[in-house]
Amino acid sequence: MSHPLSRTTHPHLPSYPERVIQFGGGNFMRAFVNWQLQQMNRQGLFQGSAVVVQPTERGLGDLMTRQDCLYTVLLNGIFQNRTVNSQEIITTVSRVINPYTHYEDYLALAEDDGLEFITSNTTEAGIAYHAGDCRGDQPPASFPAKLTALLFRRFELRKKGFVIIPCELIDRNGEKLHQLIEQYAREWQLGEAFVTWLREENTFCCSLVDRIVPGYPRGRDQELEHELGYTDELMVTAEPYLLWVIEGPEWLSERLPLDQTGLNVIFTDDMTPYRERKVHLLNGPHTAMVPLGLLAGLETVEEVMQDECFSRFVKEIMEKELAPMLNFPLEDVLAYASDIQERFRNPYIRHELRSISLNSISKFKARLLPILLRYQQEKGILPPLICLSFAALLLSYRGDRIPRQDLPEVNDVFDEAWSRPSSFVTTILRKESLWGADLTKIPGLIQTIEADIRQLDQSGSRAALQIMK
Ligand SMILES: NC(=O)c1ccc[n+]([C@@H]2O[C@H](COP(=O)([O-])OP(=O)(O)OC[C@H]3O[C@@H](n4cnc5c(N)ncnc54)[C@H](O)[C@@H]3O)[C@@H](O)[C@H]2O)c1
Ligand SMILES: O=P(O)(O)OC[C@@H](O)[C@@H](O)[C@H](O)[C@H](O)CO
Repeated sequence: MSHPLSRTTHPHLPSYPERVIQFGGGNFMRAFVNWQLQQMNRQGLFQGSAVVVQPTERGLGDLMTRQDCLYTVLLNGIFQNRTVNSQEIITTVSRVINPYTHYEDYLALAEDDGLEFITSNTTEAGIAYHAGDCRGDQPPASFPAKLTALLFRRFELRKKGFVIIPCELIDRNGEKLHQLIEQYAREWQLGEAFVTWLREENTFCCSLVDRIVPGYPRGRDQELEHELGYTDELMVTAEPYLLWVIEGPEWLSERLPLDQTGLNVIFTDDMTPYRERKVHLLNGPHTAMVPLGLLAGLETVEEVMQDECFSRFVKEIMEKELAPMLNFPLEDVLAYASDIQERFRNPYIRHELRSISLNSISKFKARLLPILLRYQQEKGILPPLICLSFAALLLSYRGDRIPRQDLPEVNDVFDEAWSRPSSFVTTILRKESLWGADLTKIPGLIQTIEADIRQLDQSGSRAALQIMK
């Protein structure tokens, strides 16, 4: 029988001093930030580790601690024309602090001069204001409020600030986090000197991350355990590709030499174009394929890409509707689209459509709706494939064919609208709370979506795609 991975089973693995505070130890962070720290350490360019702060009451803290914060990253895919199937034990998490049970340990991080960087991935829901958070809470509920408490302790100790690089997939993440911290600072009456210290002594960077991380290798774990010779409940699979665009000052690449390590990390003074390109051309097709694929009984991105009818849909939505609307030379953006399709075809990882479907309404709003609007304005007609995926999404939120995974308030709006099927499309398109605008004002949208829903409902998504050929 194999033993759980730990420093007892692997006594010769290196340890490094703590240089990073990391909020969140989810799959993505473990396969992205911690993996990259390890690559810098291996080249002798960083020599640091991250202390993980558990952002929510329930988390992986106990599990991580049981494994002495060691875990395996499995990279699987084709990268630069080579097949990659690598396994690496990651040693760049030093410990996990649960602020719900060890709040003083958490605040004590402020005392350590060796800690210079703060990173986070608390999902898109994490960088948000939480009304009930108070100065004396141990800890406050939200991530920004927790961080405010830590930064205030650091300020009171008259120590230098941090470089703060959030990874959440929200636009201008570093700025939003900074704004929320200032909001708490004012609400909690922490004083103007603290607000000035936040601005002058800390560097809030916006960043954009890209790596497909399906997570635990479900279905392959027994085989891997046999191969690795240990059990590891924290192993995580990821594609070999990665991109991290960090908008920050020029000196940052000296202090955090990710790019010098040969990693695809870009330090820039304007990340906007990179973000637009990725959100619309990678996350957009993900969100577009989900309801159509699920309605046809497909389960993974790879199955979509292996299916001739569905992969043609992905190619065409990218090349005909999304790419031409982006502010990039078309040739470059088409080359990027082709690389993404190759990543989607990765035969070694199982990326579940269900996992991408989580909170699909807000994802459609961020990833596809802006392009639908741009297309309609520029061409005077609606993009047929984006509309078909929109119709499939709305149909899937009837909840009878595939389970919905969204916020209760979003599901309630759909239940109410679907209770009167004949007016459903008009009712739902009018909901500014969902789309940020009244979509019934877009010429032809009601009729197009009604017709698409009818078609999808009667004949299914495969037939609807075949008709569009
Ligand atoms: N998995 C991917 O392929 C991938 C790729 C790029 C970006 N991302 C982004 O990373 C995020 C996390 O993905 P993951 O695969 O690591 O998921 P995960 O479930 O493994 O980890 C989620 C992490 O977020 C924390 N969290 C959840 N809700 C929170 C809240 N309300 N406040 C504070 N913290 C909260 C959890 O404690 C956990 O640490 C996703 O939202 C996604 O947008 C994922
Ligand atoms: O992670 P989500 O749930 O916000 O979105 C699902 C995917 O589109 C996303 O995880 C991509 O795989 C990722 O953004 C690639 O970098």
